[in-house]
Amino acid sequence: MFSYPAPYTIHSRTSGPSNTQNPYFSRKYIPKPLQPFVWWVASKVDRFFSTDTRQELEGIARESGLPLGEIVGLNILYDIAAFDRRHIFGLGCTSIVAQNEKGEIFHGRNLDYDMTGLLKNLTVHVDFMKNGSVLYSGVTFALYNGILTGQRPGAYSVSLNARYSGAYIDNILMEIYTKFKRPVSFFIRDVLEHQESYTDAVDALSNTHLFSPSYIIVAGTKKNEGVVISRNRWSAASVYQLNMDANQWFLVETNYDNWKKQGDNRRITAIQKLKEIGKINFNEKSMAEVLITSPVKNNLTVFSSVIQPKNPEIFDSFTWVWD
Ligand SMILES: CCCCCCCCCCCCCCCC(=O)NCCO
Repeated sequence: MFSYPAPYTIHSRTSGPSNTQNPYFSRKYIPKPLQPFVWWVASKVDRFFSTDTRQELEGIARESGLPLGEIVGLNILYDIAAFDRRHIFGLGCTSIVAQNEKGEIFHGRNLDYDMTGLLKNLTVHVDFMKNGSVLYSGVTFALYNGILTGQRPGAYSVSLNARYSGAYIDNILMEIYTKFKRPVSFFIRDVLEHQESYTDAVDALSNTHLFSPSYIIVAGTKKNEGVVISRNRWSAASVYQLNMDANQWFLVETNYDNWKKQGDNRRITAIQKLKEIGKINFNEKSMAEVLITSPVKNNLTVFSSVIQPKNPEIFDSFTWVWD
């Protein structure tokens, strides 16, 4: 258990295989001669973050023995890499929200990313505690400050899928405009900590300026509380919602705008599987069945989770880190 100056403590448990990876992993991704300069630049970015975030990142650097710049760089990796460059990627993440006939909501998530082997070794389930109870939880990575998959128990859950749109200059301009304060994974954690309801979370996640694009998927606890927010840097490009009355009982998002042609078969496969299972008795096991269907699950899949915010214990018992 770690204690932070923030108003909570953190309980973490490793869900992955044994953690034997060389900690100097990111060094193979950045040419050696450039590393001192890149770490120096990234360490300067640290000063723009909130005091809590800065203290956490500095504590992580101190305890791990890795340079602060390297820790900051890895923590903002998503934001500095999210621009229109999809063509160099293989398959990616899938997030699904589905509701059954009783109006019970289930959130499914496969997190896929390059560095798959490394991330499997770093995957942890973390509970952020306040006054002895869980304020919010995430399945995340050791040394990582943000949350890409999380739940506020009894209220809502959130997952992020990568969206590659716009030019790199757009990220730089937004970094300057937002004063580097809002890497998206830090922001999702901030929302989980401060927004108490599904509606407030959807509002914050739709309208706050961020420095990278993304798909943010949110599930709640009541009928039709499920949404895919396709985020531009400035605000939402589209907000696509569950609507039981129109038989829109599920939403599926991968890494393509849902109103455009898809670049691979993940979405169509998930939709076919959801329709085959049907909405009548859909439950957490049905969601797991969809998530493990190939190519929804693929060789870049790090972990799969099913979340039902109304039954918070599902998240921990339905998370698998794949071998
Ligand atoms: C010091 C921290 C070590 C861990 C580094 C973690 C980096 C994580 C980076 C981001 C993950 C982005 C998730 C989006 C999932 C997705 O849509 N994948 C498709 C990718 O093309």
